[in-house]
Amino acid sequence: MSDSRIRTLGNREAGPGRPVYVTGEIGINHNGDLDNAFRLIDAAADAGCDAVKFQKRTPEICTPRDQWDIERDTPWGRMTYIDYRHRVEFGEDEYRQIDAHCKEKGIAWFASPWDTEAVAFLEKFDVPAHKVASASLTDDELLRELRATGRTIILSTGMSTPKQIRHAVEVLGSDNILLCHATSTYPAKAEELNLRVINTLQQEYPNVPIGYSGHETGLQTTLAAVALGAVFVERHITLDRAMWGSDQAASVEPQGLQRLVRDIRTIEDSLGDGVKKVYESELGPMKKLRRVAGVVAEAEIATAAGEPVSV
Ligand SMILES: C=C(OP(=O)(O)O)C(=O)O
Repeated sequence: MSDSRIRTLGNREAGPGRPVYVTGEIGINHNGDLDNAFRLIDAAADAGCDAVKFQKRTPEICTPRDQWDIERDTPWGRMTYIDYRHRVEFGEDEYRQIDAHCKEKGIAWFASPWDTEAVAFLEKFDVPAHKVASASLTDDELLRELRATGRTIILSTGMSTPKQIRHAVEVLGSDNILLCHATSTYPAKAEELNLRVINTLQQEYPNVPIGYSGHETGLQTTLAAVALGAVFVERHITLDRAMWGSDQAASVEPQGLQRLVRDIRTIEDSLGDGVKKVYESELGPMKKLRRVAGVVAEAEIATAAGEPVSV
């Protein structure tokens, strides 16, 4: 029987029993520079990530009107907030180049649209999924538009109550979504990660695959999320944590990303199937170290080595 928690993400599947789907969240850490975006894509591909992710906004829709004219210092000089929002946004030509670059590198890309125009923009591309940022979980209009695309929707649940999450799942429908546990602080403190919520979500949504979107510093807690059963992992990535931009400090640099993906693969290998067995490789040590055979004869164990323990 097929598992209702398996989701298609382009040419990959995500869900229990599948390799953890690892996404390097570029977000706007490219700072509006296509070359930075390419370098981040290369770092993610080299590390073995399955996908990179961007954020797509229509600045005039996503920026409250009273903020547009507020001036701020940026690496490109002093400018109004709305000009800054445009400065860090890629248009269609840049995304065509990103699309081609990702194809060349053999890595998928998708994005979180922050408004309905951004959904229409992303629909011009054959993306494997759309992501709903935690901040957008309560935006029913956006959720309805996303559901209508028919693509897999990855829904992040930071800054959200169980009731809000239940409502968002109702609006999206549970057949084609993947839920991500998240804590929306940058960086998030270990004591506020509450990783056991991954198990709470697994129980509350038995037909939905559960993943993790992390904003902590360090890698251990993301690895713990995988050990708790997260089937999808997203971490912000950066070329350099000291770069300008609000997400950079809570992001993983290329070397850390290599370690993260390597360790996720080791953890998924090590989790196994939960069925107790005696491995053939244990027979030598068993012979050498065990003085008393106990209730099952050594010969019987040797015959059944690698099989579930039924002897
Ligand atoms: C902010 C985002 O997601 P999350 O809430 O998972 O950090 C995003 O995907 O743009």
